[in-house]
Amino acid sequence: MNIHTHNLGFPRIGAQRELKRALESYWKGQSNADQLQATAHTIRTHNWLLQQKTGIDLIPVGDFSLYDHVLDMTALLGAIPRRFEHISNQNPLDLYFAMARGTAEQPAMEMTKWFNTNYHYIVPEFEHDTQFRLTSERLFQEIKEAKKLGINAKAVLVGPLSYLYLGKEVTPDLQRLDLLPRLLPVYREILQKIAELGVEWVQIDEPILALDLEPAWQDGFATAYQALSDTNCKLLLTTYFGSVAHHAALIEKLPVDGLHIDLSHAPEQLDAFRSGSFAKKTLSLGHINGRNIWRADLSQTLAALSEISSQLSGDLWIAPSCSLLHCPVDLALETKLDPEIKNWLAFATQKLEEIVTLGQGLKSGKAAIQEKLAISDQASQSRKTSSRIHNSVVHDRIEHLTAQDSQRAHPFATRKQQQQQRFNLPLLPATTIGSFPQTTAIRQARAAFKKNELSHLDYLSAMREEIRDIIHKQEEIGLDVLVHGEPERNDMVEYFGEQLWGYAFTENGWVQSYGSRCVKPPILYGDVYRPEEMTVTWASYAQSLTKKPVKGMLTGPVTMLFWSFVRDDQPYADTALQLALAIRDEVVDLEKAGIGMIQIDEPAFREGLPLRKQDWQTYLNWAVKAFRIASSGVKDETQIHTHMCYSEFHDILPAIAELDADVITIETSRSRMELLDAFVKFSYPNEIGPGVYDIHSPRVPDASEMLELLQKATHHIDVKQLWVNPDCGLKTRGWPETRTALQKMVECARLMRNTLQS
Ligand SMILES: CN1c2c(nc(N)[nH]c2=O)NC[C@@H]1CNc1ccc(C(=O)N[C@@H](CCC(=O)N[C@@H](CCC(=O)N[C@@H](CCC(=O)O)C(=O)O)C(=O)O)C(=O)O)cc1
Ligand SMILES: N[C@@H](CCS)C(=O)O
Ligand SMILES: [Zn+2]
Repeated sequence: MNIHTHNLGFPRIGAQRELKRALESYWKGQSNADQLQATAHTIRTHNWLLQQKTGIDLIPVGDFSLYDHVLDMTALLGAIPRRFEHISNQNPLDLYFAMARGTAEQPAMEMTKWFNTNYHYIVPEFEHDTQFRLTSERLFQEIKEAKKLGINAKAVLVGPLSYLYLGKEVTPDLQRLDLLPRLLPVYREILQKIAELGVEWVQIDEPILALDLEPAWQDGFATAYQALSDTNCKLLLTTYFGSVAHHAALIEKLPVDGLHIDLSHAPEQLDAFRSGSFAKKTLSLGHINGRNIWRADLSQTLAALSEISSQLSGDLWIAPSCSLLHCPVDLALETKLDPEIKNWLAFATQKLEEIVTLGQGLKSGKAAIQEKLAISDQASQSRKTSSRIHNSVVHDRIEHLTAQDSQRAHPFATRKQQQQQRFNLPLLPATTIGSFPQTTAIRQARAAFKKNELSHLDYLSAMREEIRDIIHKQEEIGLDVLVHGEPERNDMVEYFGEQLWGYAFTENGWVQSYGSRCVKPPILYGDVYRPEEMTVTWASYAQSLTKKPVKGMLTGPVTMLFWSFVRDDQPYADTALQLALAIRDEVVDLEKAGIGMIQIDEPAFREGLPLRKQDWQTYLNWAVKAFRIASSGVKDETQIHTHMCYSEFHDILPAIAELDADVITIETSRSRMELLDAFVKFSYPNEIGPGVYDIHSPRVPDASEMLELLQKATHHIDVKQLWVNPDCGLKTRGWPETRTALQKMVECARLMRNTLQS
């Protein structure tokens, strides 16, 4: 038996977010394509050489992307939507970014969540006459680049079934699976070209195998992999994010050379494969968690690997559970982290080292890695016993929670009356979701404050000035319910993480969210406790500037959990309860300070759903409970809002209703209010603000477009239940387009109001 180490993908933003800066400079016209490609080349080279130097045997090539790896597949397969074809004869980079970001004439292709991660991919668009043909040399060039550097390359591709599944039909009566016969010849061509370049292995990612799949999609696997079985490449069928054991019978029969499974998220699935066909071929085991930042317990993992290795007659590969794309690049860049906590962590660079160490241990025995095992044992022990992790006050509170703590005093109908009396809002009240443009001036002020170049007082004054200005602008625009605009927040999750006990935060722990946009998830390592108010001063200041209601703005417990790097030493449900209590205290303090409307954002509520339906209800039970605990500590007359975007929640509406928020604002404009059908079918009782314009693009929609959406909404939902708002926050937008769009939105709300009242 051979033992090899390999990696499934490395972060591509660069250790200092070099790609982000290069992209944004290119988009602004401040640099040219050669300069952008030079930065990309430098990052790729650095990543490959780092992996080689660390001792990884097989190194991924094709995992790099200028924007998104699914969009790269679209470009490679020539699946350019017809609406972009008119620019297909231009510079390929311009076409690529037009699809990703839209143009003045064409909205961008849709972007959605990559499974249950906080990464977003560009959704392929399929038409009846979509033709596939090899149209990009990018992958082959990168293979040549890597080979030139002496890299032992393994090519990476999104597999044909996952590619089709993750796309959407844009013409009626098309079943995208029917495109498979047209797609496979191009995959064959790609594999043949890869083989001609002297690459032996191709990592073919089929993450959809972790989902429940209809029989037709299951059959598609057999067809596809049969067609790809004689291309001179060895195929490593690669799965991640969950168990694929429920498809074991199907997978076992596929004519591929190896299988990768995620043993970090689903260790139990090993039993389904330990004595099957891959035990005689190649089995790649992903014990090292590619989505979290905790250091592995190497002794435990080595023991698990040794146990399975004795049963295999084929090759054993050691890998991260999934691509390291979801991890920050290098822990060594963190200079301010508390040393005790830092010692519990491993970022992508350190995870490579763990993989190599495990490989050495398995090949040469424990003694060969004794020192590293001792360090890892010590770190595991320290994390298990540290006094920083446990807080008895938090535990006591959780123990004393009662059913009443997750219940508002009266049902919605009663609350609605009291709230109507208190706020006396017009029909179709117009509001926004919370953030206003995070201008360069705001970000620079914060960066200067963090570097001690701006005093705390000056920073606070600058942010107060921003809030004053934002309130003034909203009054001018004529919105009915205002927000403070969130200028003081670096991010809706990190900002709260920085203020809660049990959280640590990094200087440079960036992870790609989409395109050039990154997030820096805070690290939730211990019991969560709120030592003091977090937003009350800002909210009160904003409210003091206007007679209109200003919504207090918080991030909900479920989103705090999923967008943080969460502790893995207790169930998520327990951590969610702790977060819920911290947020509840903030909600109560906001109410005490006279804030009458409080929004608790839960955009990650849907993304937290387990991949398989059989596990949904357990999740929904604790997630709903956490939200209700966070929101139920207030009087009837206090209006609780929530907001969700990036969400397809047709199938979880009962749970959304159970949240019992007085108002929910949702993203609906890109789906042209389709989502409202579900609210109608379910007879959703509370108030709803369906987004009337997409905030992901600088394009300002015509008033007629918004009006049409609004009319559609009034046809679906009782007008007394409806609010008017954009799809999501406006932090990524500029002021000119924000002002114009909101003016039009308010105009539409007024027009509709007048029509309805006349
Ligand atoms: C709603 N979304 C969010 C998700 N996850 C989150 N954790 N937060 C979210 O808001 N997931 C789903 C979506 C994803 N959408 C977005 C949208 C926008 C961004 C984004 O704009 N990211 C920023 C970084 C934000 C941030 O943390 N800013 C900090 C530091 C800023 C910085 O880099 N400063 C510079 C210096 C200042 C300058 O010159 O501009 C520096 O340090 O070098 C801050 O404001 O203080 C991004 O730029 O990528 C992400 C997800
Ligand atoms: N209040 C946040 C929600 C984003 S999902 C914002 O407006 O940016
Ligand atoms: Zn949102």
